[in-house]
Amino acid sequence: MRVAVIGAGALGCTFAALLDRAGHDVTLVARGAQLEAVSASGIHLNGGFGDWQTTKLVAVPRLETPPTPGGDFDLVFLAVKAQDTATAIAEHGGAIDGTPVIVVQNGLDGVDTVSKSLVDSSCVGALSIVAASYLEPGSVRVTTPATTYIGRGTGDPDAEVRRIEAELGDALRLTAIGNFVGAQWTKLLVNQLNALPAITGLSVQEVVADRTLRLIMTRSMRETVRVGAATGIRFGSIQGLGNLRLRFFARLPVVLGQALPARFASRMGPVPNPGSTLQSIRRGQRTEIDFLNGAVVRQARLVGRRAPVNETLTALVHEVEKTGVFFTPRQVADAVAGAEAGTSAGSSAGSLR
Ligand SMILES: CC(C)(CO)C(=O)C(=O)O
Repeated sequence: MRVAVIGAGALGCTFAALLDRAGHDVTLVARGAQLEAVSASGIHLNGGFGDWQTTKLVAVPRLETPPTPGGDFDLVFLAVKAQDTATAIAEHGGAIDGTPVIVVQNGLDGVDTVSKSLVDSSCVGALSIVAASYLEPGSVRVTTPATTYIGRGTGDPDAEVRRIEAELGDALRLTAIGNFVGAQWTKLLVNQLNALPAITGLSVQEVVADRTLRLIMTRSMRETVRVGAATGIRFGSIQGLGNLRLRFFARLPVVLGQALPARFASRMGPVPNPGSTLQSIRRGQRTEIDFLNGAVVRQARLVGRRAPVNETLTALVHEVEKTGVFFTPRQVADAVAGAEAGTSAGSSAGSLR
């Protein structure tokens, strides 16, 4: 297959390298130092999916619009951060409209946004549990080689989703799932792993090992499930979690609920995973937080509720984005307690230090 991968972050590069290894013709859209390094010597992928130096993969700064719509590729992976979707579509829409697009993205909006913009493409959503870290230009380490779930809508997987699973399932560890819309919410819950590393500078495993931070994470997860339930969503099944288990979790006291973040961290294995949000902070980039914890806050408002834990974590990540200075677990705990007690979280984030 001729495949384009738009987005040369850790996950985009992982997919591109795995597709190259499986013998597909891969064109990766990259920028700056990443473009230079990949053009010179390909992508070096190591870690959980094995060691691979790409051989055929080509890196380009942008995709050219072909004379025939959708003519250059059989499939496109859009693997940009949620906040970069509109820009990526504005830049590459002409080149990819008409070609099936797999949107690999966190948050709730990716597939919808792309489907509305690319009228001639059929779009499939992808939720990846793979944890990968960008090491240096051209080099990525997979710290957790996990499943990527594909699907769309609320029904069972359709024929196209099944076909993609059959063609690329082995190479990329793809699994087709039903109730994709609900699964985006379950992934939003998994992405509660992201904020605290970005706020404290610790890995996901270190955050979960710290009792104070683990309890905060449990609260933010519980709040996410409660908000989802209030919007009427039925959580989709990924990572052995589904609607019933999550509704049960949302009713548990926080001390019992801690088992959930602990389970996520233990499945991640021993190699420290910073998560994608801390990686953005380290690279001085804007994070995806408004589409993770921020999405929970917006969804809560839509049903007339508040989500003070998610609100606080969003505000603290924005503070670290601005200052580059991490918070201590105690400072985070004070901010969350203040917000839950009704003190404004966002406005006090800066004054906590
Ligand atoms: C699953 C997880 C937490 C892997 O790191 C992720 O989706 C992310 O970092 O964005």
